[in-house]
Amino acid sequence: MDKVLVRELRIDTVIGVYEWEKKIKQTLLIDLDMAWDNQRAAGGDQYEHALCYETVSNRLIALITEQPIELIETVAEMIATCVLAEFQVPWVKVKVMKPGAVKQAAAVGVEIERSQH
Ligand SMILES: Nc1nc2c(c(=O)[nH]1)N=C([C@H](O)[C@@H](O)CO)CN2
Repeated sequence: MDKVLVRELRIDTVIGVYEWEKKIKQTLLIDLDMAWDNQRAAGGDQYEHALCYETVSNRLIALITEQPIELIETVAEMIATCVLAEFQVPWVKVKVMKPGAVKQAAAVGVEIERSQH
């Protein structure tokens, strides 16, 4: 399966369950694996057939910084829903990491996979 990838997309936003977290911005790092037929774009070297990782990244930054969110699970689900619905991606794997959330860990996070129904 062909994929388009985004690694460590940095999103600074209001994220967390505790009161002190609702007053600051924290960093999330997002990894995306998006199923896509890359052969079609490569065949004619045609951008119009490519899944633009820049467009997707900018949309996700806008989406996730729109309002405060408590759980990184919610972030992952919002991203998957957006990518499937707005970019016609048939399958997506989303990893959301929150570095610094647990002092003794480099990062903590969640990972989900979602498909078109
Ligand atoms: N499964 C989760 N556990 C926790 C989350 C979360 O989003 N998903 N969030 C927190 C706090 O916001 C934490 O990150 C503060 O350091 C705790 N557990």
